[in-house]
Amino acid sequence: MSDLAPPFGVLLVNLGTPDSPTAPDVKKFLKQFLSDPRVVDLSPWIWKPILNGIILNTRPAKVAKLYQSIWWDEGSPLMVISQKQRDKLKTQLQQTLGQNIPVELGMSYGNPSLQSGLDSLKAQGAEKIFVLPLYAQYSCSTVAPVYDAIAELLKAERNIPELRFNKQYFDHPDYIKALAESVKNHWKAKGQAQVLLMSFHGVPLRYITEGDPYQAQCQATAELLAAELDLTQQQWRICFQSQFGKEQWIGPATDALLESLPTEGVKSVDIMCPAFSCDCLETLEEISQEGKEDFLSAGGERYEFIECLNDSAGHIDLLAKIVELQTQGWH
Ligand SMILES: C=CC1=C(C)c2cc3[nH]c(cc4nc(cc5[nH]c(cc1n2)c(C)c5CCC(=O)O)C(CCC(=O)O)=C4C)c(C)c3C=C
Ligand SMILES: [Fe+2]
Ligand SMILES: [Fe+2]
Repeated sequence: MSDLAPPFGVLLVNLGTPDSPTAPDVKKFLKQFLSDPRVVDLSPWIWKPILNGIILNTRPAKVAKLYQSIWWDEGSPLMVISQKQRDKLKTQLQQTLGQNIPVELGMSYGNPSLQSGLDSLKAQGAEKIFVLPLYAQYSCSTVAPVYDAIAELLKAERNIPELRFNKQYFDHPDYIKALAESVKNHWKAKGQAQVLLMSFHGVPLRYITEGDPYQAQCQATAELLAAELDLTQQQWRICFQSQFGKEQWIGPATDALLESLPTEGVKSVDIMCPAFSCDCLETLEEISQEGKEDFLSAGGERYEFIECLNDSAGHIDLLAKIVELQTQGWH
C-alpha cells in the first residue's frame, strides 16, 4: 500500500430507485429489482411469465404516477437523501478518524450501480472495503442480495479487495437513540398522539418460516424503542406495510390496522417507518399520503407522519460509529 492510499473505503448501499418518475424508467427499475430471485423466489417458470406478461405491462404506469407525487426538483427522495448521507458520513469520518476516507454510494438496483461504487473506491486507492447496507433489520430480500451482488461482481477481478460486510444494526443503542430522538422532536413540535405506530416494510411470511430473522428483528427494534420512550403496551403498535402479490405476508398489515384503529377508539396516531433509512416512495406516498387518507376516512381525527432518520445528525453519528467499530484494525 502506498503512503497516500486510504486505509479503507466505505460502500453505502441502498435498494435503488428509478432514474425518473416515468413509466419506461420505472419499468426498467422494476424489471431488474423483481427479477432478483432473492426478492421474488418463485420458480422462474412461474414468475417470468407473470412478471413480463402482466406486472411489467401494468404496474410501471401506475407506479410512475405515485413517484411523480413525491418526486423532488433534485430527483428521487431516496437518491437525494442517500447522497446527503454519503457526503455527511465522509465529513464525519474525516473529523472522527482524522483521515480522508472514501465513501461511495451503490444501489442494488438501478443507478449508481454497485459496480460504479466499487470502481470509484478502487480508483481512490481503497484496497479494503467496508460494505454497509442501509437496512437496520437483516432480510434475505434486502441485505442478502447486496452480498450476492458484491461477490458476483468481484468474480471479474484478478485482485479482490479485503472486505467486511455489515449484516444488521436493529438493536444498536445509537440506532434506538436516534429513532427515539426523532420521535421526541416530533412530539415537541406537534404533541403526542394516543398511539405510536411503527410501520416496517413487510415480507412474505414464507421467508420468515424458512429462516429470515427479519420479523424478529423488527419486533426487537420496536420493543427497544418503546422502552426508550417509556411507552406502555397501549401506547404503541407494530405493523407491516407495502404488501406485494397474492402470497400471505407478515402482519398486521399497516393499511388494515389504520382502518380498524378508529373503531377501537384510537383517533390519533403518530406513524414512523424504522426499517427505512431514508424517506422514499414507500414512506412519503404509501404512509404519509395514502395512510392518512385511510385513517381519516375510517374515522381517525389526527394523523402525523414522522420522517425517517435521513441525514439527521443522530443517524450520521450512528453510521460513523458502525464504520469505526467494524473497521477496527484498519485505521
Ligand atoms: C416483491 C416483493 C418485495 C419485497 C420482499 C420487498 C422488501 C423490502 N423492500 C424494502 C424497501 C424498499 N422497497 C422499495 C420499493 C419497492 N418494493 C417492492 C417490492 C418488495 N419489497 C416494489 C415492487 C417496489 C417498487 C415500488 C412499487 O412498485 O410499489 C423501495 C424504494 C422506493 C423508492 O423510493 O424508489 C425501498 C427503499 C425493504 C426494507 C424490504 C424488506 C425488508
Ligand atoms: Fe420494497
Ligand atoms: Fe408501496
